[in-house]
Amino acid sequence: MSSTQPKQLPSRHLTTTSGDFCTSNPPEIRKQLRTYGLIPPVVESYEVQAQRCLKLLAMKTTPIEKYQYLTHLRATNVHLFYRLLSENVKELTPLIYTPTVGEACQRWSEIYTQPEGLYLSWHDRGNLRNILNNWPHDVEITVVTDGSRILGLGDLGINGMGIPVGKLALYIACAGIRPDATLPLTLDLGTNNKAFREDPLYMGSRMPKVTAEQEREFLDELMEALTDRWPGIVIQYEDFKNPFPALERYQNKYTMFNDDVQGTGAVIVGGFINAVKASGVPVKDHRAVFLGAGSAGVGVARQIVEFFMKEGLTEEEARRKFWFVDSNGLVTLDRGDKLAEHKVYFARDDNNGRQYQSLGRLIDFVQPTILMGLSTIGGAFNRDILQKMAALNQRPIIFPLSNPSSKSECTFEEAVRYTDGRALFASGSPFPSLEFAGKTLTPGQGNNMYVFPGIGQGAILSKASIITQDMIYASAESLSTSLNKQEVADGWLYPDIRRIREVSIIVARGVIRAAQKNGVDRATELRDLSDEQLDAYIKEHMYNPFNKRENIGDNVAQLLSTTNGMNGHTNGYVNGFVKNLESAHL
Ligand SMILES: NC(=O)C1=CN([C@@H]2O[C@H](COP(=O)(O)OP(=O)(O)OC[C@H]3O[C@@H](n4cnc5c(N)ncnc54)[C@H](OP(=O)(O)O)[C@@H]3O)[C@@H](O)[C@H]2O)C=CC1
Ligand SMILES: CC(=O)C(=O)O
Ligand SMILES: [Mg+2]
Repeated sequence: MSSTQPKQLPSRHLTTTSGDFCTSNPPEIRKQLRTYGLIPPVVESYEVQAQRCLKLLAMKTTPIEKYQYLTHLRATNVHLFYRLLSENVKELTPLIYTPTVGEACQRWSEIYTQPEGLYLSWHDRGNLRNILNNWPHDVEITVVTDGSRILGLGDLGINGMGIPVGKLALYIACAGIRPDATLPLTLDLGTNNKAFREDPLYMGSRMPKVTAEQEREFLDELMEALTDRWPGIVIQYEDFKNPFPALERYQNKYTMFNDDVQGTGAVIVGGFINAVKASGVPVKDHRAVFLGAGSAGVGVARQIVEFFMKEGLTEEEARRKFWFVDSNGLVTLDRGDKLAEHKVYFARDDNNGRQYQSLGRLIDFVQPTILMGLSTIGGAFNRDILQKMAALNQRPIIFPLSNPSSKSECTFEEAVRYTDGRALFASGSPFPSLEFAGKTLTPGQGNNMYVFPGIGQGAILSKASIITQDMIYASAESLSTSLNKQEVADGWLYPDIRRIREVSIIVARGVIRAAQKNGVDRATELRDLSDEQLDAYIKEHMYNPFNKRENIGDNVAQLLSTTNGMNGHTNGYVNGFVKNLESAHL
């Protein structure tokens, strides 16, 4: 394969950036795009198109059918898809993200119809840089997984591609990253999922997962290749079974972060700050039991330690507020097994030789104010556990954070019922509001989707050389301040997801300011902007699927805005017809 840059393909060859077949394009535009005659003759408004889409969606009976329909829509009419998603984020996010994306990944090889991202295999090593040339766009951000821990569903190999695709759809809809600036990336490094290896439809390599050492070598090459192909690219690691070595290895060298460790930590701290206020319990008196001591659990606790320290505790005092339970029970130093390195920091040494296997007994012993679930064990917070928490606390903080919904440690309904509606609650996957004692109670969604779009956009716009811990923490603090008066009055822990674009601006601003403070920003001209000016700058640079010129067509309006200097990205073939269009139609 040659290493020279290939001729760029027209964007419609890739599903993430299609959109030429929009029925709102007037005839002149259709002629320019050479789609005249290929679309029914009527020129439609966005409203009519949206009405049809929502009707079609309602006709699909299962979540996976709805997922497939939305995938098709994104492939054939990208701007319409993103406008629809942005306007119906609460209703559509569960269909393109957790929980439905979990089923989509489990069945990816079965339901596959079209390419949606880039796959890099173990046997491609040595050649990764050349393969990246096949991606025909200028990428600003990639989400990469090796599929080894997809949500709480285990090793799904290359079927994990649904996660980068879903996360990047949220980057686009929630923080306004341009669709064609995103790269869903899945590493095919083998899988330990034996059923998949034996499934004739499975589309990845049929070998066991490579060793940790081999994966490290592969990732070293990948990181070099990505940054050589797209200097400044932001790289988000997602759903790796053991993400800590890569995070440690790359975080001071590349513009990268791990969403499960850092994004989750930040989003939970964001809601936790509000939960602690609402609990009425002083920070020094909180005690937290965590079910699950994996990347997310430890990532969350690490960031809460930082919050506790900002509230005046010493690091030692903060660290000792956590009791972790993993598949072998309470994590202690004298348990007799070799603890994974990431667990040692929180391992207890004050258990007097007792090894707690049961969560209930541990709760009796610790008397926690906080119960977090990042264990992948659906239903683990059963009636008994929830009633214990209610008996111990006026406002117990209960966050069942495992995804998808089937893995949630309890439902919202259970948490409300068994705590008499007193729980301060957030879950990883969405649950519906419910009526209780004459009031409507709305659950918080403690999902990293509240922060990763703003972290990514902040890193892109500030041209950050690395993503520092201060930038991650700033995303949490910014999120905690993003609630409006009504949300605060209603006792919400997180803002309404329908305001996610506004929230992402606040998060991105916090991230940019932290990058400036740390001196890792390369867009230093942004330092002179006031907060209002910075918000306006972020907004101006967000991809906007909302077409104000309704009779013209989403894609053309978007292309016009693209030529107006969106991150300097221009598209030659657009400019010609835009000129004609401006004189003919605008
Ligand atoms: N809400 C959100 O935004 C996010 C949610 N998550 C969710 O968190 C969950 C965990 O993710 P992650 O930490 O990366 O996964 P890991 O596989 O790294 O960790 C899972 C942890 O759960 C423990 N565990 C497994 N079975 C049991 C059991 N029976 N009792 C107690 N503990 C058990 C494991 O124990 P052991 O160490 O002994 O194997 C491990 O410590 C997933 O469901 C994921 O979807 C993740 C990121 C973000
Ligand atoms: C939300 C997420 O990142 C996870 O469940 O892994
Ligand atoms: Mg994840």
